[in-house]
Amino acid sequence: MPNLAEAQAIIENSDVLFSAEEVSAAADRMAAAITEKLGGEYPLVLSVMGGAVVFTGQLLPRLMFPLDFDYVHVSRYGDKTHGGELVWRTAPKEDVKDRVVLVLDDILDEGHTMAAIRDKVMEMGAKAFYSGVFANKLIDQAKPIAADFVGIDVPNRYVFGYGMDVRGIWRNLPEIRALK
Ligand SMILES: O=P(O)(O)OC[C@H]1O[C@H](OP(=O)(O)OP(=O)(O)O)[C@H](O)[C@@H]1O
Ligand code: HPA
Repeated sequence: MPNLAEAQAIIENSDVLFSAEEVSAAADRMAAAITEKLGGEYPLVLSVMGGAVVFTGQLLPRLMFPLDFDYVHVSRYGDKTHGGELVWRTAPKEDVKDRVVLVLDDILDEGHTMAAIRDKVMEMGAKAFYSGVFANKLIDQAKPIAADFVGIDVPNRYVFGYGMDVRGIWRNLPEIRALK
């Protein structure tokens, strides 16, 4: 974990890409799109720990329809800025069977995390799978999955804030920043 001076230096060496107001407006738009598609489906919403915690906490009160809530925990980056092997820490539970499942995550980067969750959830008998990511990173390679609901597109830079960490910290920022 960075020390206090290193944590401050990360902020000084970064740019704001989306202000807290822009983030909030994107969450409103996403909530409207999800409500239109899934408002009558009584979905099971799964939040992907730990990055989706801020986004999920802000999105759920904007969804004014019945839903169930649970979480999964998958990790691929740890404290690094490049993805590695995917590790399941908490797998989906049996109750995904026959449900319309909506998985929420903070970011779709290379897409391996969301694709693995989709494969597991469908293998366990879900009726339908939808994914919602707050940030979709614009990368050059093809991704194994495209998200059904996206808040914002971010450039191909390491981004943080609104749940996304840099070296394990700064998930608490209300805005989205990128390392210079
Ligand atoms: O599309 P991908 O390239 O697979 O990357 C996206 C995933 O990476 C991050 O998780 P991370 O592994 O860092 O775990 P964390 O949420 O605990 O930080 C993020 O929260 C997504 O779950
Ligand atoms: O750009 C990123 N920022 C934070 N977490 C991430 N996980 C995958 N890509 C990123």
